[in-house]
Amino acid sequence: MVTIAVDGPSGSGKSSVSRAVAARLGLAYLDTGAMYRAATLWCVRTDVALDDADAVADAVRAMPLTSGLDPAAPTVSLDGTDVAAAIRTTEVSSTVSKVATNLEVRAELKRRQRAIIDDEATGGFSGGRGIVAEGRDITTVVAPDADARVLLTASEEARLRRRSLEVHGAADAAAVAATRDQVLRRDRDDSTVSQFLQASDGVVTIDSSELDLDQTVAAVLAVVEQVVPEAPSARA
Ligand SMILES: Nc1ncnc2c1ncn2[C@@H]1O[C@H](COP(=O)(O)OP(=O)(O)O)[C@@H](O)[C@H]1O
Ligand SMILES: Nc1ccn([C@H]2C[C@H](O)[C@@H](COP(=O)(O)OP(=O)(O)O)O2)c(=O)n1
Repeated sequence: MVTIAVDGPSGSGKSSVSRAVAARLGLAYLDTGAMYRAATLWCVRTDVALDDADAVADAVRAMPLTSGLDPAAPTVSLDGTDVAAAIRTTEVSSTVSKVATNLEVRAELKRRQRAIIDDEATGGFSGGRGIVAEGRDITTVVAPDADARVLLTASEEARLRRRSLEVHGAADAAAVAATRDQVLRRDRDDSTVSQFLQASDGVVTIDSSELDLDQTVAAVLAVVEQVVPEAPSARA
């Protein structure tokens, strides 16, 4: 069983890089950000006001969430209904920090994330091989005991350009400006409850500003090979 933890700010490449690393090593893949997004959508759909902290926490504890861990096709569903697209809307992106800064919500999702990670040690999707989990507090709070811990960073400019291309299909000044709130303001709010802007002790920082996706994946695989030589080797 190998556990790989990846944290980083918005647009640093956590999701794409972690998925690729999990696929290459035959591991499960857990997108914890998708769980916070699903929690936000669940509150909206059940008419819970996001400013009512106690009601939000109660709703999240009762949330019927399922996370599919196949890196080739990760899924997220609420009450059996696929919500992969619904959790990526601008409405969710711009309000998710309200839910993610609720400490009772964080405790509940940490408990669920820990259970998923532990399940992969004995079976689960990977059949006991292990998991790549990514988010904001995986290296520090959810899996500080992970075999490999990586903080993926990138310059503000690179992160804005990537998110702008992804969401608006362009990275001109107007498109980048429209992305600023979703990236910079959200990171500022999220960083009040998690430490993902600087690496904690024992966490390896990879700056992807000047790397493309394949190069970033290779850099993470190199860290894994170095710190966990017994990890499953990368598939060609
Ligand atoms: N190293 C990279 N170079 C270029 N583009 C990248 C790189 N890493 C990620 N991307 C692209 O940037 C966008 C955001 O990446 P994503 O993995 O969603 O970041 P995060 O999960 O950290 O928010 C995606 O469209 C992805 O393909
Ligand atoms: N472990 C985590 C993962 C995500 N979050 C919060 C912070 C983010 O604003 C939201 C959504 O995370 P997500 O990884 O989807 O965000 P990106 O748009 O990929 O940057 O959830 C968190 O607080 N802790």
